Amino acid sequence: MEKKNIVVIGLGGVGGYFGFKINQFNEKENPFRITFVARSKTYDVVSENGLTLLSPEHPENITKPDEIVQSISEINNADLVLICVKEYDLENVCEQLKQVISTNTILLPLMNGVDIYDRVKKIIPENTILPACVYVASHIKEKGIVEHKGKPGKLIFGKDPSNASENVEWIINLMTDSRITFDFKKNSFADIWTKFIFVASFGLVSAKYNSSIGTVCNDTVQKQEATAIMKEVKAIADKKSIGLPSDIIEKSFEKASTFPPATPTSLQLDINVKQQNNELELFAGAIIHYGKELGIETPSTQKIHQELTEKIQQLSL
Ligand SMILES: NC(=O)C1=CN([C@@H]2O[C@H](COP(=O)(O)OP(=O)(O)OC[C@H]3O[C@@H](n4cnc5c(N)ncnc54)[C@H](OP(=O)(O)O)[C@@H]3O)[C@@H](O)[C@H]2O)C=CC1
Ligand SMILES: CC(C)(CO)C(=O)C(=O)O
Repeated sequence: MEKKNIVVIGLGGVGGYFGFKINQFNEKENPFRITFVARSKTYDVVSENGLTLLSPEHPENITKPDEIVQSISEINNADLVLICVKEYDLENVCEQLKQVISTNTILLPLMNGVDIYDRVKKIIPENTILPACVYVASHIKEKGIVEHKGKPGKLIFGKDPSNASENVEWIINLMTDSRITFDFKKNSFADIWTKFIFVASFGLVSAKYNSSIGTVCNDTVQKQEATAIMKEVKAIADKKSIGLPSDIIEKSFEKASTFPPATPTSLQLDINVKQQNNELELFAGAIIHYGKELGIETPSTQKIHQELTEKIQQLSL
């Protein structure tokens, strides 16, 4: 029987961490064919040296896939595609993907945001898409070199509500064999919103002050601002009957305190350090949009959206 082909698109913080784990398992046992998709400098570095993950979990820190390609158009016979890109690349990736996959290809987007499943489904409606979220503090150190700090990353994924009968047992086994910490849920949307309430509030506030997860927890003003954003997200989630627990705000601060205090958020790094494209719209934009749609006031999110838009403009001068 032909080996299943697992494709990882994007070797940044998330793809570099989870893709590394899957590939390192496969290098030893070889039950699958693994293809990495990386562009420009990342492609050059990983083709030449392999993918490096600097992490306390992995003393052997280099892994080489069966195949690395520069373009999604070169993907062949994919059984599972991990989409590990920033939200501003998502539609572009999906448009290219739909040209090269069959309806049997399963898609697993490992991204932040509560609308990712819908956005992928809109472009690729026939395929199984497993709604997911991840907790990990990992970032590109240099192209082809990803640095992970703190606790092992965690993946939560679930059944596709529009294709719940799809057999995903082999994917669950893959995650277990790759020693990925994960939960598999019948319905993962409450987990995705739980992640969102945390990452949207901490991401926006840490980006505004260029602070860190620990500072947002401990500084009175930053904590208040994060709490106000969380309340707006909670009101939206309640109106959408997502089923978030009533103590979700306390739980989110507890979750935050499990990260090393100096941990940055990806939004903070993108705005303040890399000064590149960023996911402001995935977080603040989405909250404002849902608020308007559902008749929920979102003044705190609107204020920080405005402040960050101005900050981005100033930094780019
Ligand atoms: N980093 C973190 O700690 C966490 C991030 N997340 C979320 O996960 C998602 C991914 O984030 P993250 O991994 O940090 O992002 P990164 O920017 O670190 O990595 C994304 C990678 O995707 C690559 N890419 C984009 N389009 C393509 C393409 N068409 N072909 C090949 N490669 C492509 C980029 O290439 P290039 O380098 O050339 O631009 C980049 O290397 C985001 O939604 C983020 O919010 C969630 C939890 C934690
Ligand atoms: C807060 C963190 C690091 C948690 O996974 C994250 O998701 C992000 O910064 O995008």
